[in-house]
Amino acid sequence: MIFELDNVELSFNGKQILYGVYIKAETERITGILGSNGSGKTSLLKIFFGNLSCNNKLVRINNKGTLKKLYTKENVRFLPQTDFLPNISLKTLFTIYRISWEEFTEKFPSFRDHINFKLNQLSGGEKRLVSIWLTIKSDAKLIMLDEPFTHLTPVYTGIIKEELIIEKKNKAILLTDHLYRDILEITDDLYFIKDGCSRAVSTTGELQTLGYIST
Ligand SMILES: Nc1ncnc2c1ncn2[C@@H]1O[C@H](COP(=O)(O)OP(=O)(O)OP(=O)(O)O)[C@@H](O)[C@H]1O
Repeated sequence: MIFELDNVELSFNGKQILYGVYIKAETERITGILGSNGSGKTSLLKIFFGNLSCNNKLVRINNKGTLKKLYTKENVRFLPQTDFLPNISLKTLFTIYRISWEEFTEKFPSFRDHINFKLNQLSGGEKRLVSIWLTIKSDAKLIMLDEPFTHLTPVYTGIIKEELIIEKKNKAILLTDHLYRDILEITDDLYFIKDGCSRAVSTTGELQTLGYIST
């Protein structure tokens, strides 16, 4: 499947944030979005998902425009930066989301004893890991992830990157994070947001030229 976001115009209090953005996410590809703080990456993902309104936008699925908000479609999932899961036990959460607890604890054995823990009994990073896992292991056709690697132990980030490469066989994956080395490593396509516009990038040299990383 191909998911496209085009013609985005967003302003807050008269200040233009986004006005020349085109983003494409497609099955079997991991698409990254980079950009400096405040450039509009989170806003862009929310606009794509449909939970932030803007002055203008065009969403296409398989080349056909749709006015339906993507969050109304069961096959699109979004991992926001903030907590979104209810404070219930991990056992209940994994059951509701129909995600294998065995597969999760095989990858993350330290959670084995936590099956009856409520979400708020986990550390911030552990909670984030559960949110990421439930999102990436869902049967969605498009998953959007806002800063999935921030707050994770490096070894957990490594496992999540491996899983994203497995999951992309059946999914379009769109993600943003300031851990740009991890993003560069796993993405097939990469966009950079600057001055309200998106442009395709692929090398650290370009990121230096754009002033995102130091020379
Ligand atoms: N609800 C809002 N009201 C007013 N301004 C907002 C609102 N939400 C975001 N902004 C502004 O829009 C701009 C883009 O914010 P956004 O969170 O999309 O940036 P970002 O690229 O995700 O930043 P970061 O990398 O720091 O997370 C910022 O200047 C921010 O202050």
